[in-house]
Amino acid sequence: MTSLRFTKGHGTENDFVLLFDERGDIALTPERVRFLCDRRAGIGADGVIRAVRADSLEAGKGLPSDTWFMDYWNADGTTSEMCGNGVRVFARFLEREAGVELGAGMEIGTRAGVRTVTSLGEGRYSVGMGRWLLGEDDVVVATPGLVPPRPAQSVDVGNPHHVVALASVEELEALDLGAPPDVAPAPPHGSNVEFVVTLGHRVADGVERGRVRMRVHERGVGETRSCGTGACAVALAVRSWAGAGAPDVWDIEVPGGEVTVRVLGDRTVLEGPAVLVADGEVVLPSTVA
Ligand SMILES: N[C@@H](CCC[C@H](N)C(=O)O)C(=O)O
Repeated sequence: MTSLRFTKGHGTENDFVLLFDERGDIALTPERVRFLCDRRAGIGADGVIRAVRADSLEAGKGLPSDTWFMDYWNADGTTSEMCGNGVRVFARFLEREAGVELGAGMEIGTRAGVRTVTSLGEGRYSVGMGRWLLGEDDVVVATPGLVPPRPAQSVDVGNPHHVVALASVEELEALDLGAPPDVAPAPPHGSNVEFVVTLGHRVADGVERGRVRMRVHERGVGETRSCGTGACAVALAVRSWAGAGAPDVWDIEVPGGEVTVRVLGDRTVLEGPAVLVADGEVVLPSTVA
């Protein structure tokens, strides 16, 4: 009988099964990930995150050997370069599981490079999300409930995104994201697709902040309640559409809560909550054991 100890956690209801595996002893396979993420037959989650030392995983080679690496997998058994909500939950998991102290910022290895996570207290974390790049803007996205298809802005924040501007909250709510939106031309490695409505601007403590609401269809998952890298992509796209003088701080409403994105030159910082919900042990069925 093969069993795994796990923790369930979420960041604005983007939920994960977390595995503590310092020396990389767990043979994590696409089949095992699909089982763990199955909401009926398994635990249920948008993804699996394994905490492993960098020198125990091929993807971590080149990093200082004692660096903690976030081995992130989508629910369909594919890996992704980065997960913005996941990295906050990962940090909270490490604080509890490994007694890690984040202090002024702890470096975490990901397939997109090193990310720095800082605790803001009360279960909130800030993540230096690395460099961003705006790409093509002559891409068209079609999805049920969206008439006609709309142009999209490509954004790379370590993983690939396409952001589509909508005119109203009603239009956002009318979308059917039960299937992957059709992105043309098709991105070579797939894409996460965000739909966004601008809600306005306000000045708080002398800082101008924009507010938007978004929904997302995640590559390798489906519609999720939140996406941290998607929130960064949305802030960057909306800021670019708004032109000179647009705010650098964006409060992003997602179905599962709210996160904040700060644009600092060629980098972004993501802030939001991280919650650990439950611990348990799962017996793997013989099909994946
Ligand atoms: N939910 C994540 C993104 C997870 C990876 C994504 N589905 C991909 O394939 O790139 C986030 O919070 O950023």
